[in-house]
Amino acid sequence: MAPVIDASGLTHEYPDGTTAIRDVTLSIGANERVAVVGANGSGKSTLQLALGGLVDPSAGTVRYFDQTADAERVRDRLGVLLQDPDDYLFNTTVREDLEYGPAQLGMSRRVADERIARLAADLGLTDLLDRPPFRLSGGEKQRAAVASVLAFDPDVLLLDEPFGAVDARYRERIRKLVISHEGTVVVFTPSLDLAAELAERVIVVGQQGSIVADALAREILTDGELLRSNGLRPPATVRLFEGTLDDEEIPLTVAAARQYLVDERQ
Ligand SMILES: Nc1ncnc2c1ncn2[C@@H]1O[C@H](COP(=O)(O)OP(=O)(O)OP(=O)(O)O)[C@@H](O)[C@H]1O
Repeated sequence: MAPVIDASGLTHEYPDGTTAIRDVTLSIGANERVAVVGANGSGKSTLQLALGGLVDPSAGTVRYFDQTADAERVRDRLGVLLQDPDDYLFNTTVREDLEYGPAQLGMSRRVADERIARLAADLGLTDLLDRPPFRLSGGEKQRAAVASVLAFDPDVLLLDEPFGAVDARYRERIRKLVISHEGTVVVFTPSLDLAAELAERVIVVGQQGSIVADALAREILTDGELLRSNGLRPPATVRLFEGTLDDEEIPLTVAAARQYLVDERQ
């Protein structure tokens, strides 16, 4: 089966001469859940823009689905959530922002209305739908931006920092929506805790913008040396248990750690 995203030799240099990503080659299969992790400034957002077809890389190619290299042709199948929620919210009301993607896609009004009502309820936006987006708090804006990307049910989600300023309750809601998304998910984040929650495969971008590791989540998340040498910190549970448990046994999330402790006490 063709990969949903197939990038080869991607390099991107900004006009001021900064090389943000270097010779990145990666392939993402249908329904994979992947985290791209890296320190601040390592090039994650630039890689997201290049994979999402929103910047034209200085070198290399990205191919999608049926091997087209034309991101515009697959635009309505890619849900790209940029780091800044203000980039999505440009209509007069939150409702219009949420309706925009489904309308572009030609989704029936009934299906779109149902999806939007469900997402709004899940993300605590129901009472905010008639507000202008600029009158929302930071966390509310982030929730609205996530809802606007999920509203049109894209085949591939490319999510830069999906939790942003979101509080614990809505993090959990977003986590559930992302995990249950039927399709491919790629999350770009410096947080290995988030990677542990969401991904089965982790790609590490080094501080020079090239890929330094790409493997199953457990292998990367328990490799403290690899992570620390790339300006990253292992998930909290790994920091807690490393040195006391074997790598294969270390719980990667708080939920898994709690279960481990319960099992231990029995
Ligand atoms: N528009 C731009 N012009 C010039 N340099 C840029 C531009 N945007 C980003 N950069 C530089 O490119 C490099 C990669 O930036 P990028 O935003 O892709 O990193 P990141 O991994 O997403 O960082 P963060 O975790 O801080 O969001 C950095 O050195 C950054 O300063």
